[in-house]
Amino acid sequence: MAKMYEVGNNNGEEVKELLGAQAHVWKHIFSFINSLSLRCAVDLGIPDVIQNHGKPMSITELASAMPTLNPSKVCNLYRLMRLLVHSGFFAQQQLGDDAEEQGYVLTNAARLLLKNHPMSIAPYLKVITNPVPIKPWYFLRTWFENDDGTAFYSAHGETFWDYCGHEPELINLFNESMAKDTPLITRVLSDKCRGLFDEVQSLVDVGGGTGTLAKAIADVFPHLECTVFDLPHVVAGLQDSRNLKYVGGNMFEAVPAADAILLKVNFTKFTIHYVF
Ligand SMILES: C[S@@+](CC[C@H](N)C(=O)[O-])C[C@H]1O[C@@H](n2cnc3c(N)ncnc32)[C@H](O)[C@@H]1O
Repeated sequence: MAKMYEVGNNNGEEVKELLGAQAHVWKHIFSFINSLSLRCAVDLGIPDVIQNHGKPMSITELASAMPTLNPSKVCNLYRLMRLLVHSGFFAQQQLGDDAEEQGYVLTNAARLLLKNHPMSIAPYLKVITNPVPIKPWYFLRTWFENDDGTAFYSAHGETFWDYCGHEPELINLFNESMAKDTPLITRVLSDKCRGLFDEVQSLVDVGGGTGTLAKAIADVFPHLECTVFDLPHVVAGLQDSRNLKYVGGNMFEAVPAADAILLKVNFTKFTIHYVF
């Protein structure tokens, strides 16, 4: 019979260390629950429901303001909210005079997940937690052992961009998520980099998506001739305007000539390598 693993007894220190190590491993095993619970809350529209309520919202009020919620799941809704309070997306405040009763309010992080927030990160959350970009993480080991360019290719047999070519919903969500930081970037560019743009006559945004950033730059700097360069299926049908035009092509072959090239990507380096 196998001997049971014996935990030492040196003043309880070894036990304490083992418990800490076990908790650390568990934390990482279950960490996917944080992002997928957050996605569930956004899919259920919870941040918007609480925002529209305009004051701290009890769990009963929340449940009854969610018409699609099955009544048998109210206690599970409470568990979901408890987890998201713990991870800092909702907070609890006293409801009325009753010190016992607590209502949910949004934290600043949850405000960034509201549908109509100009910098909403909700589309980004939906792209990153979409099963299609998640699948390659299961192929990471395969990718380390083969010579595929990306784990996305190992998982789906084509590149992310080719895949998007026949999945308009995914590419639309992706483009929407990429464009959401445009107001902030434009503000930084016009406040802090104005001199840089004043000196050039033309600019090409390589991999510029549907041109949200280039459009904003073209408006702030009307003397600039701006070109949005992206894959043909991304720019197909997009309308040129006064100082902005769209060109389709492959940046690994050639990019349109311009005084300046803009290349903006908002992903971690590792995500770029594994997906793109
Ligand atoms: C991570 S996104 C960045 C989008 C945009 N620059 C932004 O930050 O909002 C990368 C972009 O590169 C484009 N792209 C990918 N491969 C390309 C290629 N070979 N030639 C041109 N564009 C490409 C994609 O269609 C996508 O719009």
